Amino acid sequence: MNNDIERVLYSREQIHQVAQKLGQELTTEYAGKNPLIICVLKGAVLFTTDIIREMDVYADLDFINLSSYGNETISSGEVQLTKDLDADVTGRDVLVIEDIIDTGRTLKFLVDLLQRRDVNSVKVCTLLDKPAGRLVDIKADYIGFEVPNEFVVGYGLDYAERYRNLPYVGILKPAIYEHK
Ligand SMILES: O=P(O)(O)OC[C@H]1O[C@H](OP(=O)(O)OP(=O)(O)O)[C@H](O)[C@@H]1O
Ligand code: HPA
Ligand SMILES: [Mg+2]
Repeated sequence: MNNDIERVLYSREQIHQVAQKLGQELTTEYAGKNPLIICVLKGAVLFTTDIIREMDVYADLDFINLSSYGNETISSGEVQLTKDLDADVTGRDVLVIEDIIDTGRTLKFLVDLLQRRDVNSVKVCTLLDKPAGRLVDIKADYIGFEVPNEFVVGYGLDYAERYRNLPYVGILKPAIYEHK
């Protein structure tokens, strides 16, 4: 699996450090607010479990499954909701945890959904931001790292469901997806 990686961008240690820093900031942001933390499946699973352990606040945790890439490296353009939240979000202060914001379509879909359901507030924390990929106008409030306009995998991020279990974020060798 490691041989399929062209270059490591962020090591497990670097990710741990950034999760600690963001967790402290989120502890301040949500002190006394009992936020609902939403993990966007599947990619954000690893980052969510890191970040919530760095937040010293009472919080609820829920999961939503949104998908638009399938087995490709380019967004299908259509975001599918394959598992909805369990919680009633009305009036809640919501913190969305994402692994990456690329075109921005997934996040826009989710923020619009939460606003239609009358949340009190919504903020977004993402491990990675790829601003060069953006096709819709949306931004995260808390960002771990900015990544170049390349297809990255690891630490939750997949290509065709593989590589999520890499303990670092790296650029996938283009040969892996160009000659499939
Ligand atoms: O900004 P965008 O272009 O919408 O891309 C970002 C989204 O795409 C990926 O999800 P994917 O659809 O691959 O589902 P997965 O998390 O199950 O891999 C990623 O985990 C983000 O949720
Ligand atoms: N890698 C993996 N999944 C993704 C990416 C990426 O660069 N962009 C959006 N989903
Ligand atoms: Mg994916």
